[in-house]
Amino acid sequence: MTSSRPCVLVFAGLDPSGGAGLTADAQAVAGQGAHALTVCTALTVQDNDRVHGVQPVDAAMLLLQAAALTQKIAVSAVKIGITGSAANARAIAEVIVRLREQQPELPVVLDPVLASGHGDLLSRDDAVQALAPLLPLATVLTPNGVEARMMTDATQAHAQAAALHASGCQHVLITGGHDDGDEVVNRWYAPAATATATAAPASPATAAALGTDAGTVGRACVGGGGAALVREWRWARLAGEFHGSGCTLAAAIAGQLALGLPLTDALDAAQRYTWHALRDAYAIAPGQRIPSR
Ligand SMILES: Nc1ncnc2c1ncn2[C@@H]1O[C@H](COP(=O)(O)OP(=O)(O)O)[C@@H](O)[C@H]1O
Ligand SMILES: Cc1ncc(COP(=O)(O)O)c(N)n1
Repeated sequence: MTSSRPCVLVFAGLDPSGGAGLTADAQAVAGQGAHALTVCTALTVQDNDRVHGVQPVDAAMLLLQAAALTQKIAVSAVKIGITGSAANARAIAEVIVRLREQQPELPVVLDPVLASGHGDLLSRDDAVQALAPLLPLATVLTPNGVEARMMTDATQAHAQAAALHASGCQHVLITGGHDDGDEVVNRWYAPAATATATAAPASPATAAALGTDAGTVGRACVGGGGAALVREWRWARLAGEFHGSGCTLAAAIAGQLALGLPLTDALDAAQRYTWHALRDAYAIAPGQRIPSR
């Protein structure tokens, strides 16, 4: 019998260094046992450290790429990296809305890349404003601490998550790769209404609905202001700098969701996969290393 794999529709840019963007996403999705359908949103000029230029693909071309794939191939999850332009972000939103007419539960993982690790621009338009049509469609948003601050103007993770939920995204994983300390802390927030239910004495039914175990539900910490911390992970901080860590994490989450895993398991497995990829990262030149995916 022919074997098959669930597909992740990836919208991302080409990073010719192979560390981030489409290449990273295809490797990370494959690493979960799923298959990446790679729609190119932008061509970039970059090495393993710096971005020297960005050329967004025309929105019409993006739509043609997506249409050719989705007319023939079933999509089990969507992953969005850089869009390259506000017009491309709107086009991606259009594709997702159309897919959700048939698949209302289609998971969408949005990595709100505002700039490279060194702060180089990766969008033709204002990257924060360009994200607006995509936020209400995101099942999981994976900002790092810097991105969460730029998107909300809030300084505390809890307030950032509340503001991001108010923009319409469901789950927020604020990642701590850019913070200080011996550990990288990643925090998963859900809208308060959802998490209030989950923080009630851990009934098996509630736990099952969230796709989490009763222990996690029991530890959920409810906060005010529209966001609640569902769970936090602490990872030993690895030395050095990496090119494509955020892409690896978001694509791995999408791959896990495409396999049908509950969100808590998907977040857990994707972070473990990313940590190992960074631990085994390799050099191609001085500077940021490439995750071993
Ligand atoms: N130095 C590190 N040590 C261990 N894990 C890391 C390190 N840097 C990044 N990671 C992992 O990769 C994830 C994404 O990286 P991060 O730097 O937060 O995002 P981005 O690449 O989007 O800036 C982190 O949440 C963490 O799980
Ligand atoms: C095409 C492209 N997409 C994304 C990133 C950011 O990568 P990361 O934040 O994972 O290091 C990048 N440098 N290039």
